[in-house]
Amino acid sequence: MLRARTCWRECCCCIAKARRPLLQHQTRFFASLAPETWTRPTIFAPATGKGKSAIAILRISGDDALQVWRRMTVSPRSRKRLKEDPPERRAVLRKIVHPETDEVLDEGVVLYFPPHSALTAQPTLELHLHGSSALMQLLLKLLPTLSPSFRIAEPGEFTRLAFEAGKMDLTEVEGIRDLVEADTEAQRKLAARQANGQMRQAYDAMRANAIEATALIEALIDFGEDEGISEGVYEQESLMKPSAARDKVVSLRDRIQGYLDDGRRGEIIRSGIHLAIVGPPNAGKSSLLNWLARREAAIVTEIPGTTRDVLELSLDFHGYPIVIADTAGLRETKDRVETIGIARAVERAATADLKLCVLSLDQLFSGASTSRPVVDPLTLSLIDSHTLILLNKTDSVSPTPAQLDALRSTLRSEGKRWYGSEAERPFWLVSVKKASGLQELADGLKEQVKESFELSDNLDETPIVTQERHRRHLEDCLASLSSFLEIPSNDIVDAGEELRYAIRSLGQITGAVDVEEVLGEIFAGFCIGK
Ligand SMILES: Nc1nc2c(ncn2[C@@H]2O[C@H](COP(=O)(O)OP(=O)(O)OP(=O)(O)O)[C@@H](O)[C@H]2O)c(=O)[nH]1
Ligand SMILES: [Mg+2]
Repeated sequence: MLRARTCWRECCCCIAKARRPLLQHQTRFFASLAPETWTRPTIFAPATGKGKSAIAILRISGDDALQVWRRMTVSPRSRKRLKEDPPERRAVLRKIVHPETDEVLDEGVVLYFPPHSALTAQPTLELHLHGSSALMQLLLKLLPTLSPSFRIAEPGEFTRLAFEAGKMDLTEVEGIRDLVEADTEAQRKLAARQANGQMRQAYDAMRANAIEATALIEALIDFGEDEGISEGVYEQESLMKPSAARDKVVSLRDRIQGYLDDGRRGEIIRSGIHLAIVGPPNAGKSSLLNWLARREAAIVTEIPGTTRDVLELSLDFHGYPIVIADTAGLRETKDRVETIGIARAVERAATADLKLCVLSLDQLFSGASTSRPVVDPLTLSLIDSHTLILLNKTDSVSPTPAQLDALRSTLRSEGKRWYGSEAERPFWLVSVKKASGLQELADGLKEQVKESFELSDNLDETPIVTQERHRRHLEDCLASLSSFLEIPSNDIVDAGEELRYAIRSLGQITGAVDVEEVLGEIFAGFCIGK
């Protein structure tokens, strides 16, 4: 790996630092509190959605948050403003008043979180009011009149403060964002585990392992020759006395490889299982999409080549997020538009997690020999072990067992990537028009999805790679560990350098090392008020 050399000394990260991976951010955060360098803003935003509702919450966080308590709330009975601070973390009923005119604007519950218990690590106030948009708009206008330090929060700014204060790491931040965005049960479950620190623990443990290996190497560099501790730390000496650092790195490498080889389950659950419906024209692909969507989403006609482009729909399929794509029928054509549509269909099939290949029985067995099925080469080339095969239009053609056997042998001999035996890989015999066999198909599909993507109750089996960002850093880490293992034992300084890169890659996932460039991207995905 060709990378700029950096100071070896800088990598003397101790194990204690690994256990407190947010140290850098905490240091920067507390340094920023110096009043002579920066006056912190007091940020505010509605924490609940727009529009009418029973209750709306306005969240205010910053050094001037208590100004709202002092100048805009009064006791409901005495109507007096109170000089003392609100009780900590206890709901208090107050009237909310205009700071200039004392007009009563609403009555609601006020909650106060002092810095040590607020997620933002700054004084935080929550006003739980009636869900009136006019009232919320008025309050949003009035707050900046209390002090110039008040300003509306940016998307994700409350959570960003929590991250900068070391109260959560980047994977937990992403988990909260995904929980808010979750549309299905599987997504909720995965996001909740991430938000609760499941992934943070796994990444921190790996980072601690890498740091332990680095500490051994560093000890060898510093004292090895003098103190006689070189034996067994780095070199692979014998089976009886394996190298301690090497062993740690090998087991870490294998662990990371295992996470990377998880079939992208975490990323797929998060972004949706991509399912492509493919097959020749007129087979009933769009009819199937409409049945799955329970509405006339796609145009269906008896004209072959009706669908020209990829039509995509998102469905909650038994708690799993599915992004289902209807595609153009596959065939040889001179039509320019259709050719583009077919290229898109092939592209979509290549990136799909699952494929439904729809074949029409009346087309399959319409050739000169009724026992030899006709399947076009393009369709054959797409059929693989992730493909369910639907034989449609059983209402007009009923295939004989001999015909099904002939189709199986065609798929085996010409399909190349069709591995199934009869028992493992059934054909789904359906009539989309008459809705027959479709429930069985849906059940089969559900089983297939569950088998591949169900989250086990064992939390340790939760996929920890849920974003492309995690995968990229883990791959970088793996490359550094592999380089470490390839370096000869007399080049120990270079080997230690590789370990340092590995530690840095792991730290970038949780935010333990500088990740300024990705923060904007991560927090921009939040709503205002979170
Ligand atoms: N008899 C019968 N006809 C069906 C069945 N399913 C679909 N059809 C008919 O087959 C024709 C083609 O259906 P589509 O769903 O448009 O087929 P497609 O595969 O999307 O076709 P392209 O968009 O051209 O690729 C329509 O006339 C449907 O009504 C079925 O189960 N039985
Ligand atoms: Mg179609």
